[in-house]
Amino acid sequence: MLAVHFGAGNIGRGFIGSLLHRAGYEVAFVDVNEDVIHAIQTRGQYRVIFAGENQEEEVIDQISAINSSTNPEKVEQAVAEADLVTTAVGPNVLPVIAKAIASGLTQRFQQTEEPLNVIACENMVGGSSVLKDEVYKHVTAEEQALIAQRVGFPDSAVDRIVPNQKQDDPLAVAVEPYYEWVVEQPAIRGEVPDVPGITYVDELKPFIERKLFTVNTGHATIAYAGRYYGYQTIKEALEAEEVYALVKGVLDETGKVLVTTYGFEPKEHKDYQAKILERFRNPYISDEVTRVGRGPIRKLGNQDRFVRPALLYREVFNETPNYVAKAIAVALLYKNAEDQEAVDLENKINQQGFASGFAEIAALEEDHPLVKEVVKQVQSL
Ligand SMILES: NC(=O)C1=CN([C@@H]2O[C@H](COP(=O)(O)OP(=O)(O)OC[C@H]3O[C@@H](n4cnc5c(N)ncnc54)[C@H](O)[C@@H]3O)[C@@H](O)[C@H]2O)C=CC1
Ligand SMILES: O=P(O)(O)OC[C@H]1O[C@](O)(CO)[C@@H](O)[C@@H]1O
Repeated sequence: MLAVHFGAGNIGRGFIGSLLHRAGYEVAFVDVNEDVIHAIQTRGQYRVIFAGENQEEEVIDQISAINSSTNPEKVEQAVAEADLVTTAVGPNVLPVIAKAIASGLTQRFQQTEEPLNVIACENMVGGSSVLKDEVYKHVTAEEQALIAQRVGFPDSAVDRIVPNQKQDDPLAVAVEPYYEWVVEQPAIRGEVPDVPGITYVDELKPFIERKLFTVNTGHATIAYAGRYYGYQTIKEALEAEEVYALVKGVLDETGKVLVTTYGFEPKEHKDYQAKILERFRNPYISDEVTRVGRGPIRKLGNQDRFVRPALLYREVFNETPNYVAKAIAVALLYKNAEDQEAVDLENKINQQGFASGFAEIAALEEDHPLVKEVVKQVQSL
């Protein structure tokens, strides 16, 4: 069985590739990073190191790699022959890989009537649905009808902390042992892929919002507050009282809206939150605040980990979550010359001021109560 995975990065190698390998798939990685591609092509395997007490390892083999920049035809052929396609390239890259997937499907429809599932494994709501919309832009109406029949784009939520790697070996990847991969079953076409470790659910929304508003919102809050108060890693930031107080307040607010909206059992949700804070404290993982805080404009977007839960909170309780607003305030002060979005954010705030800059990024009116509360929080920092 062939799985084609777009994005041979931290999650691609450290999580998705590992689970697909265990399920018996040969994994063809598609990437644009020639060093990684060359290493996979020449070595044909890599190690996953589980960052826990025993530092257990797993060897992933039966792999290949294709450079989608220099070898697009090979990518198309791989998609045409694939039994499963997955992605972990970053939400902003989905429109780019959509072209390659569309060409591959066009070729596939000439060769076979076999159904196929395409699962985007990105930190966003509705990643596969967004990818499907992008693919539709590159195919004919007739091919859109064939896709609707034969190709599933089930949305998914992926959770495993895979920090930036400090290994000498460019392919070895250290990961936390914990993982969760939830996939929405009704959108599957043909047989449900038998991948141990995937949890299939009828309705993904509660799970992706629980993950996004707890793991990602919490993680990003620690990253931005950590940066603001001058810490390098998530672990040391979380040990600082002012950071812990903020992330605790944020998780209380997002927890309240998740429990009320989706009916999660309060005690169980408290345990879920506690487990995540323990995961962030993993002594065997060193995770920079600049990785977790990367892409601040994306993360301050209307449907991402801060604004989406804040708007849902306002809808449910008719008041603004002040801790989330404070987390947004420290995010607006985020600086990192090596992160283009951080540079763009800083320039936008300098040119337009906090109210106008944040309102534009979050797609809100400048007089929106959340914008007003965020500006108030910035002024009190
Ligand atoms: N690292 C983590 O702990 C987690 C990451 N995620 C999500 O997984 C996705 C990937 O994140 P990471 O693996 O951390 O990032 P990463 O930067 O390590 O990997 C992304 C990979 O995509 C490749 N890529 C970029 N443009 C491409 C293109 N046009 N075609 C093919 N490949 C391309 C890059 O070369 C890189 O190897 C993101 O959506 C992220 O939010 C989700 C959960 C946890
Ligand atoms: O991958 P993103 O969306 O940039 O978010 C950064 C981090 O968020 C997490 O998924 C959990 O918060 C990390 O493991 C991930 O790398």
